[in-house]
Amino acid sequence: MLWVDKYRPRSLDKVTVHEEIAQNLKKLVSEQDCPHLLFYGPSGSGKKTLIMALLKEMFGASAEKVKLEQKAWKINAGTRTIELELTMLASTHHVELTPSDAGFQDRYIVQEVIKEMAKNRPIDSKGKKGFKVLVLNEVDKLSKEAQHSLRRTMEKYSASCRLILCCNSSSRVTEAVRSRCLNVCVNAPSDEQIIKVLELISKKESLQVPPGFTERIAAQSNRSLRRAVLAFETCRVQQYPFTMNQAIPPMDWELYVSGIASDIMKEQSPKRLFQVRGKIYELLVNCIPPEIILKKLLSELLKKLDSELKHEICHWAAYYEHRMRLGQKAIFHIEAFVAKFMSIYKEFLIATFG
Ligand SMILES: Nc1ncnc2c1ncn2[C@@H]1O[C@H](COP(=O)(O)OP(=O)(O)OP(=O)(O)O)[C@@H](O)[C@H]1O
Repeated sequence: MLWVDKYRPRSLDKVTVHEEIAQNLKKLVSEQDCPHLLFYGPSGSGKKTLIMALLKEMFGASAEKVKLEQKAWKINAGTRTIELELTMLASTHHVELTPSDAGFQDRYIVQEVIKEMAKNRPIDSKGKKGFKVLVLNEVDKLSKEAQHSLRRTMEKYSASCRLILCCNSSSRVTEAVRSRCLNVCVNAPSDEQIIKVLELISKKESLQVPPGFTERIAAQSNRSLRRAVLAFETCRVQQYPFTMNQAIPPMDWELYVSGIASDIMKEQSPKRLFQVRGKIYELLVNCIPPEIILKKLLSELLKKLDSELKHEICHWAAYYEHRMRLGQKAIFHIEAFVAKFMSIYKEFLIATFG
């Protein structure tokens, strides 16, 4: 088991980084009136860890016994029938899914699938009607229509079902949904908190860590706990005993993006653009989120770019990022950004060197 899973705190009492949030969640559960919740915060900050611990607090160890289900749905949408297949994680008390996986058909998932699950109200051991919890990931990626449907579902089935929504940015969740939830902001952990987690892991693994080593990992982690723990484990695999100046390896996909940036800087032509498209596809099929690819690509290009062009390139990156959010196929927009970059850069080179 990877350390990120092995050392993920399993209960609210053991959560070390967001202790205050954990204690507040505990109070919420003990008061028996848990509202809908919206967890938001950057990637790797610990949202899912808190949600899993909360479910355990609500339903005990059985919340951890989940099975992966691949379910096919037939939804009657007036004149036609829509067939959708969705992967979900389910225990007897909760179901977790990512409705935005259904792409532009996400509103059908929200309208039908969630409605159906919310209707199947569980009965607890004392014969009282309980509630089912639906954990919805990446709600900020849902279309506006899907978010409106979500609002209606929340109101209609609030007695039988509680929603736990999880996302990176709450500003992309409509006000109507946000205002119906208790908002829980999960901030990125500080370097000191990351260092504490790494020290805890090294203690449990009985590792000898040279001074300053965990500090360096924390500094390179971009305040992401997941990244820090993964980097720590990679170092352990690459070389142990650790040495004072042992390099902290960057993520593979980051090296790959850095290679793409070098390719773009070396040649600006349709042929190169075609090659770059293939590489971006490679990243997308390996589940690297398109916004992260664009962000990283921009930062790599900026490192190599003349300061005169930086402002313009940032403007275009923001432009295509916005378009990417409105559209469906991320590859089009990333490729359009690369093409735009190539044209601006080539023009600049011709104007400067002739
Ligand atoms: N309180 C904590 N104490 C120790 N380690 C933690 C804590 N919270 C999270 N972690 C570690 O950080 C990793 C990432 O956390 P988690 O999956 O909860 O992040 P997330 O915010 O849901 O990320 P994403 O948005 O990318 O899914 C976990 O696998 C776990 O190892």
